[in-house]
Amino acid sequence: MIESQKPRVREAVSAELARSGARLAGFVLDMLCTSMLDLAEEFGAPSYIYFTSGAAFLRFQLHVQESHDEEGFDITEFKDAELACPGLTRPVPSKVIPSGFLNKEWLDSSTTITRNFRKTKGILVNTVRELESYALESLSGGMNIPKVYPVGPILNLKGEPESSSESSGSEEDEVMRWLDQQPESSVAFLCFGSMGGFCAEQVKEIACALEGSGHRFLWSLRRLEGGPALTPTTTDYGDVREVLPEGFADRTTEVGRVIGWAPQAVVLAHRSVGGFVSHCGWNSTLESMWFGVPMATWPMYAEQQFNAFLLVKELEIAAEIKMDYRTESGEIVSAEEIERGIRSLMEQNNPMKEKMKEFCDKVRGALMDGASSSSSIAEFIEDIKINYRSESGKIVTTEEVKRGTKSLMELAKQLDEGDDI
Ligand SMILES: O=c1ccn([C@@H]2O[C@H](COP(=O)(O)OP(=O)(O)O[C@H]3O[C@H](CO)[C@@H](O)[C@H](O)[C@H]3O)[C@@H](O)[C@H]2O)c(=O)[nH]1
Repeated sequence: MIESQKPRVREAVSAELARSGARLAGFVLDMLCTSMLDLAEEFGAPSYIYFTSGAAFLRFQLHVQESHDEEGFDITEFKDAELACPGLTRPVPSKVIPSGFLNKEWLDSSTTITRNFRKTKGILVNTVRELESYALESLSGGMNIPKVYPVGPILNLKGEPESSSESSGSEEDEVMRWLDQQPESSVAFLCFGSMGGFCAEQVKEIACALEGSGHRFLWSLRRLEGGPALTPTTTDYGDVREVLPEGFADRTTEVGRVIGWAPQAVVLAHRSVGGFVSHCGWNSTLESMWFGVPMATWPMYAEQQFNAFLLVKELEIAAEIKMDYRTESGEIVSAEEIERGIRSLMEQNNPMKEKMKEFCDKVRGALMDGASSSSSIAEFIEDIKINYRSESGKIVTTEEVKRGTKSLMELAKQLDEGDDI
């Protein structure tokens, strides 16, 4: 699909260059669009990657590719219980290795993409230094890894519906009014990303768990289409009453709401939300941190099992419902397991709540003037300029050389005089 877009991108970029008379400073490519590297080369421009997941996962991906290319390591054949990964303080249990890495065909594409990362001038990562310092450290200092810029959190906090048909304004208003009436931090919010859905049997288990836990809830529920698959598709349940246990809606009318697509960011920002049961997509993870809402993990597809492991074990800011669930397994998680996770999430004196608050401060602080992510963005812009100049074939003038030499001599003189510089 991405290949088929190349002619359009070529055409659009050429038209823009002809219109503006500008020269290209570079391409910033989504992490799945590395086949566009060829196009950037055609235009004589450097490429950068925008990596939409975390730094630990980026390190994992690079590690798997490197071990494959240099040592013939085939992760699809990996049988041990755990795999050492340089971006994490502890080994990754095999059960949380994302499915895309365990399937030969998918692994092949992923390895090609990862190899391409190394051909770029830099990788922007939607993360924060104070959140993933260990992983970021492991990405610096050579190893044929381009410069990594932690520039996050980059969020869309408006909570717009995915498409106009998926969440009507009036439904959203009703949900917000209901949230307004709930006590502070009393509501468990369940939402599973753009492709997370459940079959009727699983819906019943979740419903029983919610009732059993006795907690208030807001549940964004979608139907899993076409059975278990590596990349699931979902639709809205027409009438949720048809899949919920009999009488559930009436019994929970005061304490809960079941909706389709949720205005997630707006919900997470609400004072009555006390916990977030999430599929651990990276955007959801960052949004939860931004609003300081503790999480319970229920990964489903993509790299979410890895993220769940990071949240539960490395960062200790999430309760575990599941860490290794995969949509394609068709497994049904029992009401007991879900209820246990929800109870632990909503527990008043849970230490992970304090920890999540600390991360909330760190994540917000990173965007302040001069703080880590702001500095990274500034550095990225400076590097774009440097790369632009060095690839432009521009002649450096005598004046520029003189100016540079003069400051160098001044520095040398200060050093001679024993200045502490
Ligand atoms: O009912 C919903 C469901 C989702 N969202 C929003 O949609 C986004 C979902 O993003 P994310 O949490 O990253 O999940 P996915 O949509 O599943 O994202 C894919 O891309 C991410 C990286 O960008 C990966 O981390 C995930 O594993 C992969 O599935 C977030 O902004 C949510 O606020 C809503 O507003 N309402």
